[in-house]
Amino acid sequence: MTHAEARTVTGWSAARALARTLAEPVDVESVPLALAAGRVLAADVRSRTRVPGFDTAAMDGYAVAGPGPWRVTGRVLAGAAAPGVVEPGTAVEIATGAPVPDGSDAVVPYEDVRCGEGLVEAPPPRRIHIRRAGEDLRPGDVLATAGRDVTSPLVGLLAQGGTDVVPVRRRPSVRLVVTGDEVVQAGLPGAGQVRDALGPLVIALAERAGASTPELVPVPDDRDRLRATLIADGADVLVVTGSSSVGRADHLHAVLADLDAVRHVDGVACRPGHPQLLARLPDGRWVVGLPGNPFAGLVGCVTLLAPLLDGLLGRVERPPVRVRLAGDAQPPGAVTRLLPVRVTDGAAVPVADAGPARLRAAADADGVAVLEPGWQPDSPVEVLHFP
Ligand SMILES: Nc1nc2c(c(=O)[nH]1)N[C@H]1C(S)=C(S)[C@@H](COP(=O)(O)OP(=O)(O)OC[C@H]3O[C@@H](n4cnc5c(N)ncnc54)[C@H](O)[C@@H]3O)O[C@H]1N2
Ligand code: MOO
Repeated sequence: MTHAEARTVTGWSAARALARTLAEPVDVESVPLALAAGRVLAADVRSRTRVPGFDTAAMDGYAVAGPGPWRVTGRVLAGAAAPGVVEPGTAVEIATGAPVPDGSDAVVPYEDVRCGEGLVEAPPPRRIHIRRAGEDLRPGDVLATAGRDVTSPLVGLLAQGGTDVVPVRRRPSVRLVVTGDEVVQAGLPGAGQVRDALGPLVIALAERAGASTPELVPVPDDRDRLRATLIADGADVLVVTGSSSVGRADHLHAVLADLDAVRHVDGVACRPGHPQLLARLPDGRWVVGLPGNPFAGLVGCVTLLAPLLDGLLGRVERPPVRVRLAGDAQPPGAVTRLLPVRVTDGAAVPVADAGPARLRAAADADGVAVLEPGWQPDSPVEVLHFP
């Protein structure tokens, strides 16, 4: 008798790519602009207006026409609707942001003018200090394309373009099933117990990657309880921590078989974190199995969970970040190695002492460097930043 059925291990980069490409984007919803940061655009957004909307003074000073000196005939402040006209030889005192009167050749900053007896004088202006209508944006200009993350500057740009409501992907829902008789959710663990470290880690990571706040369901090492928990509906993605290996209390494989799940990834050729899993239940819900050792579970998050969420969100793939690896890391051998690193001055510096059950190195790192099989010490490494 064998304890575990044979599984076909998937290469690390193939597993990651599968998680992203198998997922179809979730539905679209509209959110007010003020709530759009952190979401993923579901459609291109175009400008509804021109920016600036009118010829605008870029400095506080005088809008002048023709050669100086100029007779000052009035004043325009920001918000004025009808700034009037300046005739050659005259000037209008003007505020930054105010509409420039017709006929103006330039705005001369206060600092450059000499004033006296209703006249202002200045050397011939070298810059016009007028922002022309539509020089930044025109109606119909694409402000951002589908699949982009809405960042804080993008929210500002969308506002400039007259956006009030933004089409985004709804946040995928995640139910987090934390298995293990020994795992406790709060306080100090008793004899034989361990504090749940992976649960809080996955919740934070999934939220930052764009999911709605995961619901955490602790489940003891019991096949029927795990089965009942996976059957209960209500989430796009079920993340199961622990129970992924071949021990007597590791029931995930048996339960997935009971439920006729399709296993797309069952074991990944990486270290740590090889017992990770991606499966789909017949009703379409995804199951991500993460190894219980916390750093190994984190590796499962960056390998399968984050790319799956990217796919569900329709997020465009960013070009990989590759940098030099400082220090003297050994080549990884036959399987991909994930190494916690800090990125400083364009180099990835390994953070010492990463073991599968230890989180200290990862907690002090910016992300993990990916040492693919065949990697040689002088070649660059891809760095995956933690979401
Ligand atoms: N005979 C074999 N044994 C193991 C193998 C193997 O290939 N053959 N793989 C090892 C590797 S690698 C890992 S990783 C673990 C994965 O085990 P499971 O996913 O089944 O997880 P557990 O056995 O439940 O727990 C492993 C370890 O992690 C602790 N743990 C579990 N959940 C949490 C949590 N939420 N927060 C903090 N710590 C947790 C648990 O107490 C164990 O110490 O299997 C190896 N064995
Ligand atoms: O997933 Mo395990 O970490 O390789 O110990």
